[in-house]
Amino acid sequence: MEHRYPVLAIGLLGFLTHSWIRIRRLPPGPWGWPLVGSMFHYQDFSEGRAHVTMQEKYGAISSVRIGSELQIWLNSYDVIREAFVKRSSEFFHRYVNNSFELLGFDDDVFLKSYDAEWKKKKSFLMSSLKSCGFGTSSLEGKIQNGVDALISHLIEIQAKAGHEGYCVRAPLRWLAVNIMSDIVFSEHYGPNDDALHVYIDAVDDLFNVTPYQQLILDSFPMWALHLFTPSLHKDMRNRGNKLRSLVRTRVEDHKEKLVPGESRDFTHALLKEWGNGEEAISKIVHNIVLITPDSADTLPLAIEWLLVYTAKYQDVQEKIYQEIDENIGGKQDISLKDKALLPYLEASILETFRLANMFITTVAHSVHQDLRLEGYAIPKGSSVFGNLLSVHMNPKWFPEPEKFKPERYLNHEGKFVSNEHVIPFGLGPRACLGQVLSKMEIFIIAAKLLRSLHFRFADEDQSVEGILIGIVRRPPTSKIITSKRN
Ligand code: HEM
Repeated sequence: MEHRYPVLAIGLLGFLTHSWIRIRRLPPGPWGWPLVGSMFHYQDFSEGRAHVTMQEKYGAISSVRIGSELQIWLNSYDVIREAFVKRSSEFFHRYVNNSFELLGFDDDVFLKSYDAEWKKKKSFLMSSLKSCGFGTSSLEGKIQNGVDALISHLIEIQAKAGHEGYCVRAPLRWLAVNIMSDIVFSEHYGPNDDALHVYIDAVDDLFNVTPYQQLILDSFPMWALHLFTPSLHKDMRNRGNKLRSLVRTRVEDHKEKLVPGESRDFTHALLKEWGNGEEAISKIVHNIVLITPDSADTLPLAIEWLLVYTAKYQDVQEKIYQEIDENIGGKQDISLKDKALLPYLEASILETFRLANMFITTVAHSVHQDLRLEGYAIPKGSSVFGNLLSVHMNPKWFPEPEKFKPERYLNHEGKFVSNEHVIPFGLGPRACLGQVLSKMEIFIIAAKLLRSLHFRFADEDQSVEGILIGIVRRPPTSKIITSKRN
């Protein structure tokens, strides 16, 4: 009996020492309040200000607690590579946060944890998408036709807008939605179709969450959200359901029209593989929704950013135009094969990816066991983010990082030389699934648009630098004036 107390005391001391060591060895980071962590500085985190300074203040790896979530931030290229490429099997899993769960994104290859089943599913999805043209040369013709229609549409809008100018965002989204809709449903929208706007509104609804709502979603456990903020809880569920129900209607329609043996598009391929029972339909809807937001939002945003930069920096735009004119001329179609002829355009696209930072971090990864990275503890269950903004704004790799300078990627002969530190799609096996498609679309669309049209701001003083708006960065919704090139 009398031996029990020393044993208990030693046990307790061991536990406290272990906890102390674990706490002490977490990556450094800002001080946080008990329970709520750095919640009161949330605005700095959600708008990206904290991301740029994180490396300077705390080094290549840091941690921050927002409510109940411990976030580990990888602030340097080398550490992101170490975790997501070299040790990908340990950092492969996804952290399912409340927003993703409420929106209903928690049950597909996007957020499911890594295992043999996930691998099989992802490789099937990729091969089905590719067989429908996703990221392959067979899609080029469709992109080219789409850009021709876009150019005519922009000329019409400009004629109506006059010197007031217009915003390019909606027309670019029309094109991007149609390219994806062709792959997925073999369907197209007209630029003014109500159905297009309903669809785009549903995509926007997924992310139009105020910083205050996001803070609540990120900080409290699900049961507390359910109990204390039932309207937010319900609202988030409705947003996910709205997009799913639109997609479901089109999948059901496809099911009715399915001709046995025919495989026209991605929906057909999935119906053929998984069948058309209720469970299969839900799974199909889920997987289509998975690729919808980025193709209808992030991808056209990247093109918009390029147009915004070239409208601001007219010398860059002129160089791109001269390069296209001299090397390709009026040849109707421009394809990926022409890339080698257009190094300055390629450099401008890469510089857009670096400076625009559509995603300031990767999507959250997670670890399923206690790990060590760079000597620091990464506790099981924490979320792990690649801090892309801090890599892209690091003067070590990019002198004068805040400046838009395509010349960074040109050698003395004017040839394009890539820079491995530009990582807008993340790194490793969990990197963006739409990377090849995005690069292909952006190149062809930009080349064709900038050959045919000249872009300038209606307001010459429009600023484009230093705009950090939320986790997904958007260009200022500034008015642009386009005129036809000869
Ligand atoms: C310029 C456009 C785009 C950018 C900058 C971009 C960026 C990213 C980033 C940073 C990630 C997270 C990587 C990580 O967590 O390590 C990601 C993941 C993902 N992206 Fe994209 N993306 C773009 C376009 C697209 C498109 C067009 C699609 C679909 C067609 C797409 C589908 C996905 C999917 C499904 C994932 C999750 C992959 C996984 O968890 O395994 N993205 N993207």
